[in-house]
Amino acid sequence: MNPIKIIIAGPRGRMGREAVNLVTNTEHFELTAVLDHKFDGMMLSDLEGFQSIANVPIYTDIDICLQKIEADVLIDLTTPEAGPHHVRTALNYNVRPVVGTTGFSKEELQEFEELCKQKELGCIIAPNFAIGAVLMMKFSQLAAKYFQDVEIVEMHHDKKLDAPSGTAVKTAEMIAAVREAKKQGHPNEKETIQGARGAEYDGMHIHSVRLPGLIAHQQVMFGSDGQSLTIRHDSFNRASFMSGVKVAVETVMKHNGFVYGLENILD
Ligand SMILES: NC(=O)C1=CN([C@@H]2O[C@H](COP(=O)(O)OP(=O)(O)OC[C@H]3O[C@@H](n4cnc5c(N)ncnc54)[C@H](OP(=O)(O)O)[C@@H]3O)[C@@H](O)[C@H]2O)C=CC1
Ligand SMILES: O=C(O)C1=N[C@H](C(=O)O)C[C@H](O)C1
Repeated sequence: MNPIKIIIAGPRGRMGREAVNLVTNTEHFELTAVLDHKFDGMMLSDLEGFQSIANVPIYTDIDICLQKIEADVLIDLTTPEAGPHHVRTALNYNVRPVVGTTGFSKEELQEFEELCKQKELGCIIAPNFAIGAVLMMKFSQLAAKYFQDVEIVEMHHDKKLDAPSGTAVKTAEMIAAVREAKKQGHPNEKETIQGARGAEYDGMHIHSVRLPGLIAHQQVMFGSDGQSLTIRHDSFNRASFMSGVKVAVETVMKHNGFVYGLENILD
């Protein structure tokens, strides 16, 4: 079997470094290049921390990279600004995106779904690759059938660019799909400091905590008369996301069409 040829966008990042390790340590994966916004024309092995790991070229221009380098899959772990351009361009070059980057708009997700249909290609966008986080979202969706009142509290490191987290948005979407619509809190409640009640999604509230020392954590709190239920997931390191990235790369090669959320490809 030929290895799956992979380009990683964002290789120097916290997630990108883990992904480089994953790809270079997986027998049926082959890293063929990386995409960065710095260090054009250098080799990844020229950079600190990669000397003994990966001797592949660095490109800063995705078009040039995809014209020159053979690839089946692009793993994107960059930023909400760079990610959508990478996905769009990869699909146009018939390369299948596996995306962990969060902060994409609804319109961008719709655009990629349409492009996948046109190109008959696979693309997997997963706001969270940790299996425990996927279960937390699914358990929350189940609980929301029985508890209408819910508050989502996501907690992340203070280098995170987007708020709320992609996981919190996906959780709210999954809950909204089954929950009887309800605007929560007192009908006359008033914020005396703006933002006190967090962000609102379909009547639910999402609270974003940013602190040094945290990695990625979320609790979904349900309440009803005389009882509460809290469903919580913690990622204590970024290796926790890598088994999900591996499954997504393997699946995107067999699956044509757009997938948003790892729960849609797990048995
Ligand atoms: N789906 C999941 O399970 C998970 C998703 N994430 C998401 O993944 C993304 C990355 O997170 P994280 O690794 O923590 O972030 P980092 O900031 O550590 O990494 C992002 C990397 O992308 C680089 N970068 C910025 N712009 C470009 C560009 N145009 N082309 C190529 N590379 C670029 C940055 O370079 P520089 O630093 O020089 O700017 C940096 O090295 C975020 O959106 C985050 O929310 C994170 C964890 C899990
Ligand atoms: O930026 C992060 O770190 C994470 N981002 C993802 C998100 O926005 O949900 C996944 C995980 O929570 C870590």
